[in-house]
Amino acid sequence: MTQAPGWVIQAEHVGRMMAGKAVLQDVSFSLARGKCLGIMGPNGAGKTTLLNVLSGLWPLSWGTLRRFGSDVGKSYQSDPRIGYLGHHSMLYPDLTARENLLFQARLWGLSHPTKQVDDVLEQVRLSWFAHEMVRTYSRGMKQRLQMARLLLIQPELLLLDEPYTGLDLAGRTLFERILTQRKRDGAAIILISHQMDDVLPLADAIVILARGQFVWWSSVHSQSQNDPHFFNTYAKWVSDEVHRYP
Ligand SMILES: Nc1ncnc2c1ncn2[C@@H]1O[C@H](COP(=O)(O)OP(=O)(O)OP(=O)(O)O)[C@@H](O)[C@H]1O
Repeated sequence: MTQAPGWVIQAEHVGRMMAGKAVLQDVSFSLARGKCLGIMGPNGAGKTTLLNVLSGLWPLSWGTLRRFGSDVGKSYQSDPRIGYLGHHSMLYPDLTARENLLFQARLWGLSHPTKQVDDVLEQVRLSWFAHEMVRTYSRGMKQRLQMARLLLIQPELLLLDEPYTGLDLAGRTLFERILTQRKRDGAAIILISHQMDDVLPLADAIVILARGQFVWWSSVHSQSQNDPHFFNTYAKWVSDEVHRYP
């Protein structure tokens, strides 16, 4: 499936205050369809905050943010074209995996909920556990179920906060394959991770976010897994953050 070219995200000088602190200071970037931006950075840098703002979960405090070409302004705005896989699962623990997805599918008004749910459960290799309560699920199984939930709506923008957390090797390979296919289908992806190995296979560009702004930016073409310059820059920012605290 080919998509018309276009920007999915255009952020200009975006900032966000949290409890009186400028957690995001000045973030500017654009992301086109079919492209992936990898974001790395030390703990507390503002990565999750940025995804919360981009998703519409939290309003921005200043700057301009356009999603799919429209200015989102400074109010809360969710968008069904956005899929967010974050630290908090949006799953109901006392429903089975299948019930969770069927509930979502009906809420979103999908045309063939039963078939679509069974298909995505198969895609993430959870069919065998489909009728078990989510509260009995392991961390990796919940992560797979979250991915299944995203696949149900085939979002045009995927916001992924450490998506490989808790996955076994097979799960990780599976996620990478699914995300590569979503990219080919024209979805834009923002992927946060602390591991270079997570980011490199998918990303077209990598940034380091530190103290609420991008302090390093590079296209992946000029990177390699062994690029000492990138590693040194990343290690420097992480260690600088560690040394800020006694
Ligand atoms: N609800 C909140 N209220 C007040 N401060 C917050 C809130 N959420 C986040 N912060 C602060 O914002 C800063 C950035 O947090 P954020 O979770 O975005 O960092 P991060 O880069 O994702 O970190 P990590 O790598 O540890 O996941 C931190 O200093 C954090 O204390």
